[in-house]
Amino acid sequence: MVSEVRAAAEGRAGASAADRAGNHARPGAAPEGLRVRDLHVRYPAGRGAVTTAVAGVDLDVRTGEVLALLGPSGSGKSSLLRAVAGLEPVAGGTVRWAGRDLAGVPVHRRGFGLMFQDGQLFPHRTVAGNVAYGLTMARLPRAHRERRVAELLDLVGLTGYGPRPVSTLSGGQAQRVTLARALAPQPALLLLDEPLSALDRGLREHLTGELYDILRATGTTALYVTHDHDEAFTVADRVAVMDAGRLLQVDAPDRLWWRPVSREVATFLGFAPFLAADVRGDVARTFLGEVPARAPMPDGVALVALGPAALQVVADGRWTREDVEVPMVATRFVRGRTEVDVVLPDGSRATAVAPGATVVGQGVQVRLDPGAAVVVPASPQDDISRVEPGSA
Ligand SMILES: Nc1ncnc2c1ncn2[C@@H]1O[C@H](COP(=O)(O)OP(=O)(O)OP(=O)(O)O)[C@@H](O)[C@H]1O
Repeated sequence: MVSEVRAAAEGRAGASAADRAGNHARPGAAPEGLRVRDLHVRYPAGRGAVTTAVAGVDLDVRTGEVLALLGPSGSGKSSLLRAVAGLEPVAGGTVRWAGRDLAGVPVHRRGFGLMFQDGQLFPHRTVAGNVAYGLTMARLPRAHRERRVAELLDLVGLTGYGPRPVSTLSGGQAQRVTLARALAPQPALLLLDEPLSALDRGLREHLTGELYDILRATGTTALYVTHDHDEAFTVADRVAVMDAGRLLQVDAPDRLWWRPVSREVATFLGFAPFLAADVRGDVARTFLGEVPARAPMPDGVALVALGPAALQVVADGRWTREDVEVPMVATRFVRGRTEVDVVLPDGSRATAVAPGATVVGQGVQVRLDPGAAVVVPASPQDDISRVEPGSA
């Protein structure tokens, strides 16, 4: 299916060059893209109290860019997206598209497409009827409409599904129809709120790849809300990490991963634990060895964050003086490899990859792979007493 959709998407890419050129002539589309400044969204929380869901966000999405908004539950992602859509009132700040302030512009006049987790297909319409919805509203001639619906169904891998009642579709097929319906009117900006999170993991991974292809093939500008790292990293040109109503970092996926600006961002990306480190030049020294600082870092105390597979259990007979012996407290077999939990000399618990089966309770030698760890600044609340020169 991926290859079919990719082929359809590539076919569409050829056909859409003119569309994309014409994109700039369509109302609402222009090179400036989306510009959000100092945006605040608040909700009444009873007895005169308010919840601040979005607390002063600045964000740009360039034309043709896919930007993922990634953050834990309750961090304000949906509120930000809904404010951009015009579905939520803005308590402060501005939302501009192509230089135009959207204050007071109703949802249906913004020229944006919307796609939500639960699809919300019209149950009494066929697949084609659903995809054609926006085109009918725009009063497109019937022949043009039918051609466009067929083109969109090809694009999402549902060629020939037009006459089917939507009640006969699987969850994944229904979300493909939802995507086709959102893309049909060629929205200036597509706003996707957890579009795949109701699907099981396998299907989600599969459709994430398809979404990547489809959004690129159609040159769609998109803001994509998700709490799933893999989805965000796969689908987006840039990822914005959000927490407690604020953006912590906005960067390309590889840069975000290798240069998280804070412990908070690294924690959210899944780095753990954090080792006390002493930075000299562009190297951070820890009790497990040295790690290169990829971003400029002042000399002094810092933290080294361990990424997945940053620690390896060293097989008997291969030990070196750099390795550290630690107690092992748990073991499991995950996705074809053995992982063990160990307790490091500073008391933190860490996961290491083992070369084979292991027995809980044994001591094991672990080695740090400096290429799988990152250096982040220490914050005032970190216990840095262990980072005095000589201890790291
Ligand atoms: N309609 C509402 N009324 C009151 N509070 C709300 C409303 N919608 C959201 N909130 C609150 O605003 C905050 C941000 O919620 P929001 O749904 O934007 O976060 P999110 O990051 O999208 O979360 P999730 O991933 O769980 O959907 C939360 O504290 C939430 O309880």
